[in-house]
Amino acid sequence: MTLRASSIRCDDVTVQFDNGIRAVDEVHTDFPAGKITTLIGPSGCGKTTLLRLIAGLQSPVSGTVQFIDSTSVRRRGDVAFVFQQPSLLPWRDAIGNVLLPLELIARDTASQRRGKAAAMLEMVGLGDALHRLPHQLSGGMKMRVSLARALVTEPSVLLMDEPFAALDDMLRNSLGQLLLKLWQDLSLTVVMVTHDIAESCLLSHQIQVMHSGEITQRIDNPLGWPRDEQLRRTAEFGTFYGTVSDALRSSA
Ligand SMILES: Nc1ncnc2c1ncn2[C@@H]1O[C@H](COP(=O)(O)OP(=O)(O)OP(=O)(O)O)[C@@H](O)[C@H]1O
Repeated sequence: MTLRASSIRCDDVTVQFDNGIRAVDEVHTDFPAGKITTLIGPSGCGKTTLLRLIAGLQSPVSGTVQFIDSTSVRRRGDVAFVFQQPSLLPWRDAIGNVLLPLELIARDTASQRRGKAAAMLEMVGLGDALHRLPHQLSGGMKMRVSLARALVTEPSVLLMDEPFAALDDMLRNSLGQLLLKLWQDLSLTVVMVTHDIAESCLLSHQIQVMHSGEITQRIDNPLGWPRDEQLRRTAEFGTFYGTVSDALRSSA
């Protein structure tokens, strides 16, 4: 499967709710094509609203969000969203849940859809669990199904809102590694909200710090690759962790 990466440009974009709260305040930034950008900042600073805006789930009162890629024609399913809760349909098995977005966009034949869904479940390590119902899956497996469902439409952009926050440390680490593999194999542009500084350092190319509706800092990640668990134990990782912590504190 070859997917196209897109960069995302936000030009002075503002979201103001009916209650007067400006959750996103004249944000001018971009998220580079084919890279992983993490978005961090204190609770209520507007991270989810910015992600929803990029996904087209929230309208701005001013400004624009643009996707810049090799094709100007955007298709349904080009932007995928993964939430903290996997939200699987309980009466559908794993492959039934992954088939859902393909059925909605009705692009392929039934057997092509099944082939794509099975291949995607294989890719997330669930090739032998296609017919398990959600209640027969662990929390980590449900998140893997959720990732497969998000990616089965071959999006160029993957948006993630604290996807691993509800999972324990070990699962979180293994899903982080899975995200890196998917990003690489599918050449995705990823924007991920997280509260976890270590996760942000380990998984990103760039970290954007948000405060009171604004992007206050953009920090390029100097850490090398591969981004495995060994890296967490290095002095470089500790130093970068400190830089990001300081940036968060100074933005407050
Ligand atoms: N639909 C809405 N109507 C009114 N206010 C809203 C709405 N959605 C969010 N807000 C407010 O907008 C601000 C930003 O919320 P948002 O959920 O984007 O923050 P966040 O940084 O993602 O927070 P958290 O880290 O706690 O998830 C908050 O003050 C929130 O109360």
